[in-house]
Order: sequence, then structure tokens, then C-alpha cells
Amino acid sequence: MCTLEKRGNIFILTLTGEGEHRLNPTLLESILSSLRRIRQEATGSSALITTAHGKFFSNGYDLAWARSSRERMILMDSLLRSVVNDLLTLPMPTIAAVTGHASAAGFTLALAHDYLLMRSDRGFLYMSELDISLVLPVWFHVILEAKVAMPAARRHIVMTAAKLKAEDALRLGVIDSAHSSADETVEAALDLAASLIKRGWDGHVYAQNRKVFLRRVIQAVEDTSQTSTSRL
Ligand SMILES: CCCCCCCCCCCCC/C=C/C(=O)SCCNC(=O)CCNC(=O)[C@H](O)C(C)(C)COP(=O)(O)OP(=O)(O)OC[C@H]1O[C@@H](n2cnc3c(N)ncnc32)[C@H](O)[C@@H]1OP(=O)(O)O
Repeated sequence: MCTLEKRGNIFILTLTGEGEHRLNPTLLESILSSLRRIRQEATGSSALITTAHGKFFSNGYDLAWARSSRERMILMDSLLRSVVNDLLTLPMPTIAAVTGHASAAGFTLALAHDYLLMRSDRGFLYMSELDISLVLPVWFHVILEAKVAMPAARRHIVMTAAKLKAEDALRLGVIDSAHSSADETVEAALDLAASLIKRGWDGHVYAQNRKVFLRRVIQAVEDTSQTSTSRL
């Protein structure tokens, strides 16, 4: 599940518990509910930080739940698309404070934020599809293309299923900053959020500019005709 805390104009969405924070309908609906609350409660210039408890930020889709049926895979994909679309249209800056492993759909969830801060002592960013004989959904890659500039870096991430530590992710331009611990990562995210809020932007104008800046990503997220042909 997840919790939502408000500190001044900073919203902190935390994936709770010591588990892998696998993205299944229960967790995805909980995130969607929190994002709806943020839209209702935000007043003035605000920011969102998404983080997690334990050694995982999110270990990706809950394949154990979904493998039994195509319908379940499609539902999981559809709900994650909704979460990502809500993040991409949220009227405030968004920051992922990656305090643990982020795999495949969990990595994509982190990439759906405007900023990505990561702990350097533990945790990988890991597009694991090749290792688990699944095919990367096109929309996952469209997000990766928008966030990671170098083709060689994207090839390393997708075509070698690299387990990126924070120092690798920083060198490859995947993350904005690396920090010595989970607590340091959240502290840095709070500092970044405060500095962005201080600019006093109109959140709806911010969201409209992000829609221009990431228009191809939003198109891909909304285009459900591009579902992957992964093996279940
Ligand atoms: C036909 C259907 C059509 C339908 C249409 C819609 C379909 C849509 C679906 C399509 C699906 C495709 C997309 C898929 C999306 C998904 O999300 S699928 C699920 C993806 N998830 C996974 O694959 C899980 C991957 N995770 C793992 O393999 C592991 O959990 C892990 C991330 C590698 C972590 O493993 P674990 O052993 O738990 O790790 P640790 O014990 O924490 O660490 C291992 C060792 O590494 C050391 N370490 C960790 N971090 C660091 C660091 N930053 N620096 C240095 N060292 C580090 C750690 O200390 C450990 O070392 P030892 O202690 O020495 O072992």
C-alpha cells in the first residue's frame, strides 16, 4: 500500500512496508487514490516526492498475480498507464526519491517523475525484461528515450538488462543526483522540492508545459494499441 503525508506544500507519497512493492491492482489503485487526493488538496505552488520503505522502491509488476491471465496483465498495464499519466499531468514538480531497487515497471514508475534522486549504497535501476524473457512495452521505452539521452546508455539498460547502481545511473544521465543513504536521498528530495516551490509557479501552467515537453510520452502512455507481445 502507500501513504500520503503533507509537509507544508510538499506531498510525500510512500510505498509502505518491507516488501517488494510489486505493482498490482491493489497498490496501483492506492497510488491513484493518493494522486487524486494531491490534486484536491494542493493549494499554491507545491511538489510531490515519491519514495518507499525497505530495500525496494518497486520490483516491478506483480507477475505472480498476473501470469495466470492475459486480462490481468492488461489490467496491470492499464492501471500503471493511469498512474504514469496522472504523474505526467500533475500540476506540480514531481521527484522520485529512489531508496531501493527499481525494476522494469518499477523503474518506469521512477522515470515518470520530473526528477530522479537515488541512494548509492544499495539498490539498482534494472530493466529486467531480457533476463526474464519478457518484451519491453513500447511505452516503457518511449519514457526511457525521453529521459535518457544517450542511445548507448539506453542500449545498455534495455539490451543488456544492466543493474545500474546510482554511480552508473548518474554517469549515464539517468538520475539527477546520488546520495549516501536512503535518508540522505529523501533529505535531498525535500531540499529540491522546497527550491522548486520557492519559484512560485502556477501548477496548471507547469503541467501544461510538461505536456508540451513530454508530449510524445503522453501519447505513448495513452496509446493502448501498442501492447507488447510478451510471453506470459
Ligand atoms: C500477452 C499479454 C499482453 C498483455 C498486454 C499488456 C502486457 C503488459 C505486460 C508486459 C510485461 C513486460 C514489462 C515488464 C514489467 C515488469 O515489471 S515484470 C517484473 C519485473 N521485475 C523483476 O524482474 C524482478 C527483478 N528483481 C531482481 O532480480 C532482484 O529483486 C534484484 C533487484 C536484483 C535484487 O535482488 P536481491 O538479491 O534482493 O538484491 P540485494 O540482496 O539487495 O542485493 C544483491 C547484492 O547486490 C548488492 N547491492 C545491492 N545494491 C547495491 C549497490 N547499489 N551497490 C553495491 N552493491 C549493491 C547487495 O549488497 C547484495 O550483495 P551481497 O550481499 O554480496 O549478495
